[in-house]
Amino acid sequence: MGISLGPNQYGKSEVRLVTVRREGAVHHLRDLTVSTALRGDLTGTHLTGDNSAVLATDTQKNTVYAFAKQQDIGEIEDFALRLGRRFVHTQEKITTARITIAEHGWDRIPVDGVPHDHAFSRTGGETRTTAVTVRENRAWIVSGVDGLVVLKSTGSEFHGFPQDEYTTLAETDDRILATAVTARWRYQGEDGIDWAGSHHEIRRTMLETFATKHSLSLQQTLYSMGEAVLRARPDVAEVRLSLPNKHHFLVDLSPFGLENSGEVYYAADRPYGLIEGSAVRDEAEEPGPAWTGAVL
Ligand SMILES: O=c1[nH]c(=O)c2[nH]c(=O)[nH]c2[nH]1
Repeated sequence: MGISLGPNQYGKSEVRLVTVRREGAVHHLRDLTVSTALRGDLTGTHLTGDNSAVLATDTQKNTVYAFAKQQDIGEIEDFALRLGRRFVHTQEKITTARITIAEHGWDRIPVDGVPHDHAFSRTGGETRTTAVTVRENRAWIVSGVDGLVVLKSTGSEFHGFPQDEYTTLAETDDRILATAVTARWRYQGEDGIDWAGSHHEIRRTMLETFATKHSLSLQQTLYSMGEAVLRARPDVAEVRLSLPNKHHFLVDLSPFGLENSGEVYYAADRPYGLIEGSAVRDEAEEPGPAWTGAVL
């Protein structure tokens, strides 16, 4: 019975690449998920473990990051072409490369109607929520947003934390701060509230505060956002926020003789810090059953 190797390919999937191009105070953000798949004469590695034709998937990933630094990414089609040609034209046994790229869109956060220099919100994916609890003749309303993804490419520091024998995190006075806001706010009162207007203003207040508040920790940003909502909306008694710290790590490009001074980042998806907390009005009505059974 003859057995032979069928179709095969290999590569690095879902390389998360975020770049920040700085034009004075104005930052330009790109956010891509890049996958590579190479085909060619790869019988050696499959049949005998001879890896002489196998450009490591780790090398493929590094190529993505190095290319992002060396040249403006441009259109994703151009970036994919540059990568594909590199692999096919430098690797004798590789005949075909398929590069797939998904670009994630970001809008500048408007602050007083003006697009912010370095604070962005991700397009799409956001939902508006409400949970209404009715008991006898009363009602409690908790509304919110899920999946409001925001990022600021500067204006965030983190330092002064305890150093023990397991601490390796470097202190920083300039980092990317990114999170997906899950927010819930509890109204005081049940009727006569402009729900749409309230949602709009709370969302705008959270976004503007995220953009403009210089951050010394995500915890500080969380409280500032909640506090700003309570100041803006007398009909809200309490705001709860759950903020994952979506870490962006500077890619070490020094092995390739390239300096990375805050341009090319790896967007990690897990593990992530999860910062949760609430801001409560001193004279707030009792929550009653408003939060009972709620996730936040
Ligand atoms: O804003 C932050 N808060 C933390 O508690 C924390 N912990 C950490 O490792 N990085 C950060 N960043």
